[in-house]
Amino acid sequence: MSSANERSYTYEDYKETADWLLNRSGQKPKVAIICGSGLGGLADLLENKTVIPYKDIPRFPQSTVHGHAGQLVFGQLKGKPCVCMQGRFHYYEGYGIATVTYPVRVFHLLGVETLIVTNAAGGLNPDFNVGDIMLIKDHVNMPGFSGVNPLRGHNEERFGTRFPCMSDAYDREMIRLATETAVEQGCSSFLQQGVYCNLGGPCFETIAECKMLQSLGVDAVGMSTVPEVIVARHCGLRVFGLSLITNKAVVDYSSEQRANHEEVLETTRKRALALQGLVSSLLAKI
Ligand SMILES: O=P(O)(O)O[C@H]1O[C@H](CO)[C@@H](O)[C@H]1O
Ligand code: HPA
Repeated sequence: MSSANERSYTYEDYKETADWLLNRSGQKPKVAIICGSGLGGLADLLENKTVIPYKDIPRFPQSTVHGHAGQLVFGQLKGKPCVCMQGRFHYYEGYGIATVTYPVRVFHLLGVETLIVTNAAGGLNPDFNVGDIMLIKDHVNMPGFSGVNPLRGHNEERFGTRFPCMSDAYDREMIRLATETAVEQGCSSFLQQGVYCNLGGPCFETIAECKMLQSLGVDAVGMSTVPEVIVARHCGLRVFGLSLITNKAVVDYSSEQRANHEEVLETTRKRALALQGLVSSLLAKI
């Protein structure tokens, strides 16, 4: 199951990156936000920003996907010290799974307590519309079925236990608060809850794959997020996740629809402000 790109990191590696960031930013964030495809505008809301390109950060990978700027933004949002990843790493970019999730442990060592993950995803639930925001209540780690798990290998006890529980991965109180906030923000008409499933990508799914995922009870499909959440829960972070439904997964052989990244980015442009409003108002409550 290992690949040539797979590499492991020591506790000291993560610590060195965290210490470097602390020294460079002078900030100790309590909340980390990972911005999904086309959703990097969230970071622009921060006040007193310090922007650090990934290429300057020791051991950080580089963003290679359109819609992922490739920089960390430190600052305050609603008075809360935050760090935003404007650009995440995906397995399909060729990185090993430990590299994809490297920033999460660095955030933990910086003192982050809450991780907010956002992504663009294809809607599988027939009741979902393009532009809906789905609060992630659970996930299916599809690559995990064949052993691709970011916790594979030596377990570093200073981060967490060998066998972490995942039945409480997504914080229920934050889901409740977000639902309440959506009503206040006037966006409850396009708010959903559901199960997110990650696939390896970079291909979009076949029709047969979409039908299979639907039959498994999956509501939205993407190519990210779950490895980050697993690593975050392993080291005790509270996790809240949002999927923006950017396109409807194709489940019908007569359909003329073809999934494509341009459509994904187009939907994020239309819904970015609503999603940003929801996240920042939620932050004010935690
Ligand atoms: O999950 P994020 O990073 O939002 O990106 C999603 O959008 C891309 C496909 O358009 C894939 O990378 C998929 O995972
Ligand atoms: O339909 C999709 N499938 C997988 N990943 C995605 N990211 C956005 N839309 C999709």
